[in-house]
Amino acid sequence: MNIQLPTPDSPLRIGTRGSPLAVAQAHETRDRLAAAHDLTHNCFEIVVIKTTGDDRSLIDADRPLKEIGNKGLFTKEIEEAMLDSRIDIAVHSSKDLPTVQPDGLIVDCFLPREDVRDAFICEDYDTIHDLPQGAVVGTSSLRRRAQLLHRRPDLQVVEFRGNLQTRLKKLNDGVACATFLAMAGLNRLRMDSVPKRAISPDDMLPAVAQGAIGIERRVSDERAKAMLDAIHDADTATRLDAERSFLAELDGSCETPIAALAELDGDTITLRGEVLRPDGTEAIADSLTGPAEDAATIGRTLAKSLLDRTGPGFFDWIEKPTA
Ligand SMILES: NCc1[nH]cc(CCC(=O)O)c1CC(=O)O
Repeated sequence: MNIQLPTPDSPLRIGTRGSPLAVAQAHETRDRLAAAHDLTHNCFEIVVIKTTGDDRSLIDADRPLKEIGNKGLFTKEIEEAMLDSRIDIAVHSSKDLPTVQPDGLIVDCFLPREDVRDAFICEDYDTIHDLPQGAVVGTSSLRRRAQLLHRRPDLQVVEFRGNLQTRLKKLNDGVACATFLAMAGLNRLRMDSVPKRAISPDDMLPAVAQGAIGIERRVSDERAKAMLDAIHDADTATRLDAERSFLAELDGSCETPIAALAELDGDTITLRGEVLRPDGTEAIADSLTGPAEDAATIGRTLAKSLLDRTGPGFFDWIEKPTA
């Protein structure tokens, strides 16, 4: 490999949001890069960047994210820093990444995927089926809200925003009796004391790319490319190719009620996908299996077949959630 590896004087600058989960993911990325290239930690610099999605002064904390518009809400300032060469790579939850990157930037490195499932966080009950009639649950995710209401139309869903720590505090304060978080986030933060149970994807199909860290870089940056190649997980990339093509064909972002999960069995990929009406009154789900090399086509084909089955106004808001 004919590249100049980073040194303490010329470190690889890793950009990240400042939330505890984002920082943990940046550390995981740094540790994998250091191990793969036999470098010490001082050859890396972690640069925390505040994004619109994080800055409470830029947005009303009680306004649902979907009203603010969330495409790139957590990525814009980070991508600007990379285009300005203030950072070299950026670590993202792939779930929060728009399906298309700005000119000059690319996400072509994915770390081995964590647990893809959602977690049911509740002191008193084991599953969503056990919740009492009319129970109050908190979530900020349109997908989880629609999936819950689809199975339990009696539930009262309240807006639950903020990072993982904020949401757990709201639960402790009795604002709701259950909430939902990605298993991946809880595991990465080693939050072992949280009362969590993994929800089967049959009950709650995860968000596209859930549990996968994606790393962005400048297209022209050969040093970053060579370094990232050594920690890239090809199976995760193939699965995300199917899921993200599915999402792109539906033109959704992470806050629309869309779910998908691809799984590999040797050279065969199976993609499960679901679209829901925002109020949960209707869910359309199906799966498609084929050769792994056709992952992207499988994603698009499944999306088209689900779209064909949606009626007019399928994604429209029927009822506004109460804040
Ligand atoms: N939208 C917020 C977000 N983005 C990524 C994760 C968790 C980690 C992951 O899925 O990779 C979370 C929190 C959550 O859904 O609980």
